[in-house]
Amino acid sequence: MVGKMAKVNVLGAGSWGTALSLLLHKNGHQVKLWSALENEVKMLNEKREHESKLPGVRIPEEVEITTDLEGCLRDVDVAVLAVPSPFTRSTAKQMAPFVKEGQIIVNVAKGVEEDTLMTLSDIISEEIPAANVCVLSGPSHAEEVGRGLPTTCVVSAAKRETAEYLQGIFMSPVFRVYTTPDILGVELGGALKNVIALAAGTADGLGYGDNTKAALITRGIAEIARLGTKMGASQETFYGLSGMGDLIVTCASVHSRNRKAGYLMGKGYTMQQAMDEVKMVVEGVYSAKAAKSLAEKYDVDMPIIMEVNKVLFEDKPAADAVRDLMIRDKKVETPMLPW
Ligand SMILES: NC(=O)C1=CN([C@@H]2O[C@H](COP(=O)(O)OP(=O)(O)OC[C@H]3O[C@@H](n4cnc5c(N)ncnc54)[C@H](O)[C@@H]3O)[C@@H](O)[C@H]2O)C=CC1
Ligand SMILES: O=C(CO)COP(=O)(O)O
Repeated sequence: MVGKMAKVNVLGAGSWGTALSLLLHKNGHQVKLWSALENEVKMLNEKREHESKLPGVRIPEEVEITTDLEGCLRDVDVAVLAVPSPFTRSTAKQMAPFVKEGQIIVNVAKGVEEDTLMTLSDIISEEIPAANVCVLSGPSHAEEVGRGLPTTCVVSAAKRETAEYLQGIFMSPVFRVYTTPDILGVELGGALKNVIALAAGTADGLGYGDNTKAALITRGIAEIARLGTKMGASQETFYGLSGMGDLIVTCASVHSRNRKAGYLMGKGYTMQQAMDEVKMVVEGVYSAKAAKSLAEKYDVDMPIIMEVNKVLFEDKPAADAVRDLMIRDKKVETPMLPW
């Protein structure tokens, strides 16, 4: 099942980049792990473990850990970009001079740029026109991938051959990868679920129950799919791994950074206090404003997204936001179905 050996370098040594470098190494590839942060590279080379971001997961000596970006892009088959979305553009800019024509770059981060409303693959393509930009997404917490627990993801590329090549690169008996041509749908699902997960965590923090969580997940994917289809993505994608699948895991998992930040806010932390406590990137906070702007731009009803924005940026008490969602106008659940 594991594909042919390739040179696959991972750029970004946070929890996800570290877990993917291990997965790719175990798949038999030659792997380098790059970080922009000298201290992080020094620490990883000394300890062979990212104690603060992925404790208990050993990085084998064969994985070279480096700050040499040019070296990571020279003669590489696949470059995996795993930096958090606030650093996607700056990292792509740094990469651009070293990227050869047609270079496969797989973005695995999840976000939408606040100022431009661009997806991360569009940002990378803009900064690195030579690149063949693809995405990998799905319900895949680093903590579980790092331990080799069975996980499924989806890879998307403009060409079927590229998607199938990458499927072979990432796939293993514990990491099952599907393919799809719907890059936009995969990216939107991955970015927007983080905003809904902040709401789900907040509901947990407020002491609400499983009914509330199920409501946020189900009505959340309805919002995401309404926006995504209007933007040109496929409805089917939002009910797949990168949509519903990732939304479920992010709203429910103890590993989720977004759920935890929401939980802390439900307990009374400010947004900044919650982000500081989580210590890893809370992408939903960065994507929330973009999601609101996209809803306005495409004239799509996204009530949960709107309320999350009010809680995050207008100091609205979270319990008031939940109440306001519950007392909205009466709605039909299936607006496309005739009576
Ligand atoms: N952690 C997870 O389980 C998963 C995370 N993701 C996504 O992957 C992306 C990365 O997430 P994590 O690894 O969890 O984040 P993290 O917070 O663990 O990663 C931070 C890392 O970013 C890098 N970094 C810091 N400052 C930088 C700079 N100025 N320029 C370039 N790089 C810099 C460093 O390597 C640092 O360790 C996010 O978009 C996240 O949504 C996707 C799937 C799973
Ligand atoms: O996207 C992720 C898992 O698929 C990681 O984000 P969270 O840590 O917020 O869940």
